[in-house]
Amino acid sequence: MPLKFGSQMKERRPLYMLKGPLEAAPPARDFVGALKASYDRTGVPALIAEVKKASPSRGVLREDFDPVQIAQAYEKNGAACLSVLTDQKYFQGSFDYLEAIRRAGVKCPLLCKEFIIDAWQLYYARSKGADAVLLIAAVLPDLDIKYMLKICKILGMAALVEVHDEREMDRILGIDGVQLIGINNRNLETFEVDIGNTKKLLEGERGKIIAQKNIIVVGESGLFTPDHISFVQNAGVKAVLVGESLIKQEDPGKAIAGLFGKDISHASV
Ligand SMILES: O=C(O)c1ccccc1NCC(=O)[C@H](O)[C@H](O)COP(=O)(O)O
Repeated sequence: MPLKFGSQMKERRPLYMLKGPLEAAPPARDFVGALKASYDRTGVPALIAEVKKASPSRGVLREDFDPVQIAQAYEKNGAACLSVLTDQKYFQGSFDYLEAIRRAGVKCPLLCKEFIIDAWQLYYARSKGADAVLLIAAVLPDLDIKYMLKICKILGMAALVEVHDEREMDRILGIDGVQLIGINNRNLETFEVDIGNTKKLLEGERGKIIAQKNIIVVGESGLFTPDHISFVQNAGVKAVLVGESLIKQEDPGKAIAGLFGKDISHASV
């Protein structure tokens, strides 16, 4: 999948033009803190529920797609944070969705789910209300990740750094300042999904380093049942990122209790 971002967006709004929108944007909220609080309260992985209309592997997931309504339903039913697809080309997402969800008063911190390859996108995401961004190790060299982590820190945003294999995990474990690592169970080239990938990448020395560094691991993709949630929790994740299995249900909010095998909106350990 060749990754591009709409550089015409950057041409239309050069960085100096984002100064006003950045100053006017609502303050960034604590994405990592929300995940930790949810995990401590419920004893199950904190949920990052994904607001996505379509995907390259599955096509359109939901025809009657109302991003604000879906976000509110996720929040009401126990999501700790939300992931909002802003990529238009592959996911039929939009930055307007991110902005609208934030404006509607949804309190869950918001991850801007975009293929970020240019630092300009970090500023734009923040100006639209993002509390966190996705940095994909497969498409970003270490130097870019380090540079972007610094900018995220200045903007008050968290960064979810995504890996898919051991080599990427080892690279990211060698970078200071990483607080959140997402293990994607989906191979971004073949679209094959294997939740065993989460376990594989957390075994042995890597799991120990992650614990020492106090990094929160997010299990991503292909999670459909309470057994899947238990499996990745036993592997060591403290949060999960879930899209398809919720968004395709008639009532995506209520589907959360089905996914966890219990109501997590009021659960406490
Ligand atoms: O979802 C896809 O088909 C996809 C294809 C290629 C690159 C990325 C893709 N998805 C991004 C994601 O990471 C998922 O949306 C997210 O982890 C949730 O996955 P799922 O619960 O399986 O919808």
